[in-house]
Amino acid sequence: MVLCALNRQLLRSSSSCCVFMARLQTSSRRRRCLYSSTHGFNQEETRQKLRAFPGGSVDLLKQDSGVAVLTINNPARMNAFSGSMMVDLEEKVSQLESWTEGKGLVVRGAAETFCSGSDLNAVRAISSPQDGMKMCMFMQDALTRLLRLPLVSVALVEGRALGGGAELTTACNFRLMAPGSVIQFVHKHIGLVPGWGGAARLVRIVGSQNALKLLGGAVKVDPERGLYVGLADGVLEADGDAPSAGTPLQQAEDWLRRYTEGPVPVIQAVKKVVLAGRELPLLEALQTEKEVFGTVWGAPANLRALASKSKHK
Ligand SMILES: CCCC(=O)SCCNC(=O)CCNC(=O)[C@H](O)C(C)(C)COP(=O)(O)OP(=O)(O)OC[C@H]1O[C@@H](n2cnc3c(N)ncnc32)[C@H](O)[C@@H]1OP(=O)(O)O
Repeated sequence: MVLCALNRQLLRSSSSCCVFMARLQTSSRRRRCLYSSTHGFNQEETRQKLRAFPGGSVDLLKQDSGVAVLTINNPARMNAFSGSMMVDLEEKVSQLESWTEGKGLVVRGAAETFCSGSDLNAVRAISSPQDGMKMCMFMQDALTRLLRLPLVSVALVEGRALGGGAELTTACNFRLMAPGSVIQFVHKHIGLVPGWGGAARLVRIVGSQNALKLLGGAVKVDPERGLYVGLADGVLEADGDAPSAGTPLQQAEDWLRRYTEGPVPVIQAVKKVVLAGRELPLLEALQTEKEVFGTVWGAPANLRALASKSKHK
């Protein structure tokens, strides 16, 4: 009886593990959206609506190093997200999903500030609950897929990350804060809660006690507090303190290198097993780990390392 139940559980988890693996596979196909018509959502229709609020851009630079740089670019509005930038973001995430050579990603804002969230002009114009929900589903999908990319990602926070900008930082694996920078979930001050998945992710990053404090108090998180609560993973050198450290972007790329150094399939596999461990129940995570393990066991990087008899002193 117990064995039958276990078998059923294994079968169930094996099929959902296959689904998860399929989602993890990089391919040129457009990904299935988090939401569908059963949720009253039509991605193409929402895309058209969002395009009616133009301004700024989201720019992607894929580098030979395997590390890409995604720049939120709307400096006249402190890099607030216009509707067309939301569409841009989703398209750039699609491009990264099919980047087979990628290992890492830096997400940053133009002109030394991160992002001031949703463009308040667009927010005012689409203030009906139905349209707000559509925008919310669109951004949840884009940011969930950003976090699920098989790349190790870091948000480089200079200046301010406010509202949706703070939510965007949580869609990266790591956050690096420049001196003087602030991450603030200001939603409460404008009568909102996060809607781009930022609350769910924040709880997983800092725990529910800290998340409640940061959201409930709309707390300004500076680098010191960021390190203390576990929202920040590192603080950059101040300009001039260590000129050899380079620009904030160079510092972020240097910081990321320890996690992106190595063969592409191995780095992507690391990200996949950690993601499975984070998102799936234990049995399914173990199944996924087995599948991913099968892709690196006996593969060229593994054989090369075995042949070189490397020691780990
Ligand atoms: C689910 C998503 C929820 C959300 O993201 S809602 C949006 C949350 N964000 C906010 O409320 C940010 C509001 N803005 C601010 O607090 C301040 O502008 C900010 C970012 C601290 C910068 O302050 P200052 O350095 O004094 O600069 P400033 O206020 O003069 O801003 C420069 C120009 O940028 C504009 N701006 C900044 N944030 C914006 C936004 N989110 N949407 C639309 N426009 C925005 C601001 O209006 C100003 O434009 P202008 O020069 O007056 O034409």
